Amino acid sequence: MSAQVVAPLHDRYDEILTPDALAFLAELHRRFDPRRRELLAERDRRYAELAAGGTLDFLPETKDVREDDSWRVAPHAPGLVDRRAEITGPTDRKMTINALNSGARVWLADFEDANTPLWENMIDGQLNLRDAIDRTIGFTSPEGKRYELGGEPATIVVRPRGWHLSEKHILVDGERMAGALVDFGLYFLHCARRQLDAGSGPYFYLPKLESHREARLWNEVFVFAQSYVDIPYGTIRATVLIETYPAAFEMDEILYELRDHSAGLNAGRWDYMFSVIKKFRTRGDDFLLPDRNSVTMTVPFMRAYTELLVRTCHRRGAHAIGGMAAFIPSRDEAVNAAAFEKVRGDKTREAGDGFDGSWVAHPAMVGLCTEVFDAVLGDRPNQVDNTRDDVRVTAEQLLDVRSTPGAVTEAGLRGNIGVGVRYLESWLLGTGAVGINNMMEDAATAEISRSQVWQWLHNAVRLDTGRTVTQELVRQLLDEELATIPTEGGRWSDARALFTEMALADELADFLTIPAYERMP
Ligand SMILES: CC(=O)SCCNC(=O)CCNC(=O)[C@H](O)C(C)(C)COP(=O)(O)OP(=O)(O)OC[C@H]1O[C@@H](n2cnc3c(N)ncnc32)[C@H](O)[C@@H]1OP(=O)(O)O
Ligand SMILES: O=CC(=O)O
Ligand SMILES: [Mg+2]
Repeated sequence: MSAQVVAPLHDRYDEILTPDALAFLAELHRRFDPRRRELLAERDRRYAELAAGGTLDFLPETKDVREDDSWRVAPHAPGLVDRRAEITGPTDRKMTINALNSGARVWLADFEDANTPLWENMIDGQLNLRDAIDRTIGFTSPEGKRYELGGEPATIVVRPRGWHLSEKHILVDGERMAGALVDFGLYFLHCARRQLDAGSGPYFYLPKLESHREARLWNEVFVFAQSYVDIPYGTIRATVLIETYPAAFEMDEILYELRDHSAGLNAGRWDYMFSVIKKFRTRGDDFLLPDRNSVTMTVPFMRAYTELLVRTCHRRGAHAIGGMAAFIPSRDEAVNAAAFEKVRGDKTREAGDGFDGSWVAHPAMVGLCTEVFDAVLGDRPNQVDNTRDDVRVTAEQLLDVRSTPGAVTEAGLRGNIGVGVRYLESWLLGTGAVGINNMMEDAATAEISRSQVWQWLHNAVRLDTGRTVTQELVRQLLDEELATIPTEGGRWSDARALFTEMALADELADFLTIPAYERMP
């Protein structure tokens, strides 16, 4: 039996939800979903150990993999050799065209942090990707502006949902499919051959992995998928986001598991911060982060993480890709100039540290990122040959959250509450990336905001104003924040209820997107 669709079939959805595609999805589910569920249970077991006083460390059982100097990842694939500027963003039709025309070398087509997994977003996104590869994509805005694909589009790299999310509109044997397998499966089945024919390939970014075992599962999916459609072993390439605390201790092992399909690692800095908060949320001052804005990339534990990432990748011949600077352009000239300077500083540090390229969230930032990397790379397409033999990073350095400078302030608490509730409202309406206070906010940055509120509350933190974070204070600031926003219509009452539930609950929800998804059609 094929996968069953339990959702509206809008115009052209039959081109994506074909009998072949639904048969492939059913195969993926039956072969790989049991293991996915085991790995999710493994995450819970590991968290229970940390909550009971355990710690994270490099794994003794994989020491040989780390110490073996002989292995390397596969040679760089076509379209993924020079990655100096990568733009990320959702897959709606206009943004698809804008991202591909932006001048960036790579477009991360996002079904994850920048996206609400509304049924229409998922299937329209698949159609847009396929039309983009076929070069039949076009768009006319309500104002009559016409959008067409230009001459040198970016290489497409698709980011499917993480292992933890389900897709309630596609069932196999009565069970929800994993969002990850749906997003991967539909794109792969429709576009792998198209991409190969166009001289590129089926490329992926893999989010929120917590262990090399999870990378192994992706590798097994890739091996099966390639033989299913009869394309050569090793055609798929995947860049893994190192954006959970446990994964930072398994970078070598993750590259090793995926070595024939690996395109490197990325410093997913926002989810990484969220994961640091989440994994040690009950461990008091040792893991209590100050205001989100003061946790920059140069604080000791963040620096240790990026240094180790570059060193690990280049030792294995893999690309190291930098993270997102969340500043976005503004119409206010002074704000704009400050945003560009901050992004320039961030990208300059990354290029100097050895990264091969980095992410931007907005087309206006592509030129800047390219220019900064041009200055370091010169004629070279990347700097994978810069092996950073000087870097030695210990587990203690990765875990040194305590020496992060900065305070927990009332303004920081208010800011987190405001961002959390505004983002949730946008997400529930179907838009997963949004500009708030001149910053790009997406699922990862919003996770930091809401989990900081939880952590400060549950650790009864004293603010700079002398007040202690209590339920009453969180409710009061939430009321005050909402009073500053026109909250007629929309989904404000749902967003407020969900934010309150997640911030005040005894247990921290694993991901905001899980309860939020249950409030979606
Ligand atoms: C933590 C992480 O995972 S980071 C990666 C995930 N997050 C993201 O990818 C966020 C990507 N960025 C965005 O979604 C957007 O930039 C936002 C929502 C933050 C701001 O978007 P807007 O409010 O539309 O910004 P703005 O009005 O300045 O946009 C100007 C133009 O650039 C386009 N644009 C802006 N960002 C992007 C993007 N990332 N990709 C493609 N086009 C974009 C807009 O569509 C608009 O096009 P138009 O002039 O043809 O109408
Ligand atoms: O996905 C990227 C991140 O920073 O999170
Ligand atoms: Mg992320």
